[in-house]
Amino acid sequence: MSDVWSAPHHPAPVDAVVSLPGSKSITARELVLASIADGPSRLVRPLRARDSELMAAGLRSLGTRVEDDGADWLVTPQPLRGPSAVDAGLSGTVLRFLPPVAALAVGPVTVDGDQRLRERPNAGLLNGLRAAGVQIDDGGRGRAPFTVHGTGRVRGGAVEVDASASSQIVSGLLLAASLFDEGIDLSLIGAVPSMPHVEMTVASLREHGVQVAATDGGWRVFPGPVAARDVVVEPDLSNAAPFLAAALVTGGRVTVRDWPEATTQAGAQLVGLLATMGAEVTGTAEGLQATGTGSIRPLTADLGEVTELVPVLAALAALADGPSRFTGITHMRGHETDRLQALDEVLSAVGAHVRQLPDGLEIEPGPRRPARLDSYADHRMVMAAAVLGLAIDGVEVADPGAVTKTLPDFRERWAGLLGEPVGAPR
Ligand SMILES: O=C(O)C1=C[C@@H](OP(=O)(O)O)[C@@H](O)[C@H](O)C1
Ligand SMILES: C=C(OP(=O)(O)O)C(=O)O
Repeated sequence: MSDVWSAPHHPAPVDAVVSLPGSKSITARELVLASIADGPSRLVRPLRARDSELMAAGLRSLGTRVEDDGADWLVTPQPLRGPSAVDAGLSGTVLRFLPPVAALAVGPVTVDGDQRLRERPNAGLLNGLRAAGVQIDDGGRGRAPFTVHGTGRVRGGAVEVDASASSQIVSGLLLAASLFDEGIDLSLIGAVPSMPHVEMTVASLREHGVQVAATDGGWRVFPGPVAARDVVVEPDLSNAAPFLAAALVTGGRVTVRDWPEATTQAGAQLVGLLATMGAEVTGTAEGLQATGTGSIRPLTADLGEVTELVPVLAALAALADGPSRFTGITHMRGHETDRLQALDEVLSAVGAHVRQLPDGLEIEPGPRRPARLDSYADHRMVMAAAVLGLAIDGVEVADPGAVTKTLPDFRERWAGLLGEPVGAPR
């Protein structure tokens, strides 16, 4: 029997203060850098969710010691070696950050994962690694499963990379590159989506003492050691989206604790986006507070930098008082699911009129109706459905367990936000 979640209907104003677990993106980068660093590193408040547990497990399988003391993760680098079979699950960060580390190991490392992972594009990374001197068998597919045949050394040097499918292709190559003999001189073929995530990678590398320079066509990472470093992981600002959105939908007030004053997370752009959609967003002594008026303004924007936010923003757009238009997000067709198709199906099911554009979506609110929605194995589709459910009575979500990818106790936290008991699965 599959799990079905009745998303709580809650039109009354919410008034809550929430804390959120650590950033998926920072946890992934810090795990990778710690595993190739010059000594042990401690990760305080790492994200404990499917994606980050799989990253830790993948690095452990290459020899790295990742010890969990119940609160922190202590990462102690060890000589990297295969053979190993890495389960990337549905995680883009494991799929694209781990193979360059595997290339530094001695022995074969196979990467595979969920059925959908095998559809996620990765030719840019595999070809980039080949250009850096790494031998890879992928049966010509450019996707998982593939085997990296590490020799313990990577030449590196000048590499042209097509990262139009995912910024993670660039991040993955840059993260390991200072241990390549020649570092990397990465030049881009075409555009890269989600650019703030590459900037986060560059910042993380610099914090670990790695020399990185922007060049005319990309980035250069100079050869040298990665300094070990303890880090306190910031809360995941992209996962703040559904909680802050609840303030707009219900005309209430939600504060997210520990919102960083300065951050490299793309999710920080929520502040401006939610303000454009009609919220008052302010920093308070407790954190970041969004206050809604009960009506939501439509949004027309290029969201190519903040694709993690699109599902929740699309749910808000379906509840807004006019049509919205999101562009710059073609690559979301290669995420956990084809998110443009999935959002079209879900928002249409609850009554909105949706048009898929070559690079985005037009969303026009329509008469609202209940619907049973699919999760598409996508954590962010469950969160978007939760936002819809606040305003629309009778929204159900099949297989809501998809949230384990980045926020395993999402339903409990959502019930806490609303001051309600957790709905039992049926
Ligand atoms: O580097 C990262 O941590 C991420 C980069 C982005 O990937 P894409 O460039 O594929 O959108 C983002 O959507 C993903 O959730 C996390
Ligand atoms: C695109 C996402 O994940 P991944 O890291 O698997 O690409 C996401 O979390 O929205």
